[in-house]
Amino acid sequence: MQTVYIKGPLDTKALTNDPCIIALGFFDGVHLGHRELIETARKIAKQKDLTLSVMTFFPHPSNVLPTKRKINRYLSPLDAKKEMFKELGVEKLFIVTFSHDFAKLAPADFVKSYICGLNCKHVVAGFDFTYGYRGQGNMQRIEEDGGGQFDITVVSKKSYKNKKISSTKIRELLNEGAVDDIPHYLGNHYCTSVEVESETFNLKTHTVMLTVSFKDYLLPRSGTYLVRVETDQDVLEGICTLSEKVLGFQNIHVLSKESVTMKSRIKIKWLTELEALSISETANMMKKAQMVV
Ligand SMILES: Cc1cc2nc3c(=O)[nH]c(=O)nc-3n(C[C@H](O)[C@H](O)[C@H](O)COP(=O)(O)O)c2cc1C
Ligand SMILES: Nc1ncnc2c1ncn2[C@@H]1O[C@H](COP(=O)(O)OP(=O)(O)O)[C@@H](O)[C@H]1O
Repeated sequence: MQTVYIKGPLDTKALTNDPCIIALGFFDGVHLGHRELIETARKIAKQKDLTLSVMTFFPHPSNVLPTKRKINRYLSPLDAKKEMFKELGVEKLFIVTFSHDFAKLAPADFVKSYICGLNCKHVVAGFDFTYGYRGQGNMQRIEEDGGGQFDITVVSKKSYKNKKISSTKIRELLNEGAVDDIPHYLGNHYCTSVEVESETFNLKTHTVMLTVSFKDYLLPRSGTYLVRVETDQDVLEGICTLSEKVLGFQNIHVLSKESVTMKSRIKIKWLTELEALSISETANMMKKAQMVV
């Protein structure tokens, strides 16, 4: 997958881009609604022989727009998003810097420069996608603004329990500690990908304590969670207690008979919230339950 960063106004005359289909949106979390949208785009790209592209924005528009509550912790920070798009077969990813000037673009100017200018022949977005100054553009408008240069496909609402699957809902579930509900929206457990800063093996409890930093990830509310730790070689069960200071380093206790080297990146999947436990209680509980989740 090729990643193209667009940091300022596009010089469309200087651009040559293969004919493409563009899926539009912020896509935080790449949840089941987003996946259906990208799958729709993938099928059309195949039929029409177009490059499957996604256009996303960074940072979140709320950081630039005055009235919105700022979102600067993500369900999927850029690197995680890139990995997921790649897995979904996306061939080209446009990451547009969401600046003050960009936010002021009239809907028609956005379409002219960023859609037509990129040689886009087909746009796919959800029923509620908005764009351009004050979010004045919508899917009907994008078709009019395109003046027949590209086709559009509007993806209808994907719901769970009669409610739209959305990144906002997943954020709410994290805030409530309801991580076990998240697979209904994400299609998988909430997953954070982190570097291990240090690790200590405890012979008595047969646990390895990993110290990690979650950086740009939004985390569940403070509490103790059963997690699954995935390394290149192993899948291990563990416990993570998140304290108030979620911005710093966090410790994860992983059940293991021997010391494990986890120097590379690991994935931490959030399974369920537990009652607060001491380390030895935790180890005992994990042994008793044999970590069957
Ligand atoms: C060119 C452009 C300008 C935008 N300007 C504004 C704006 O002035 N006010 C606003 O609330 N949102 C603005 N947005 C944000 C969109 O309405 C929308 O929230 C964003 O594109 C993410 O879409 P999604 O949440 O449907 O994925 C703009 C988006 C684009 C692409
Ligand atoms: N549940 C859904 N069903 C269909 N399309 C969706 C759904 N959620 C988001 N989309 C579409 O996916 C793209 C990215 O949406 P975005 O606003 O980033 O997601 P969210 O609404 O979850 O914050 C947009 O084109 C949007 O309309």
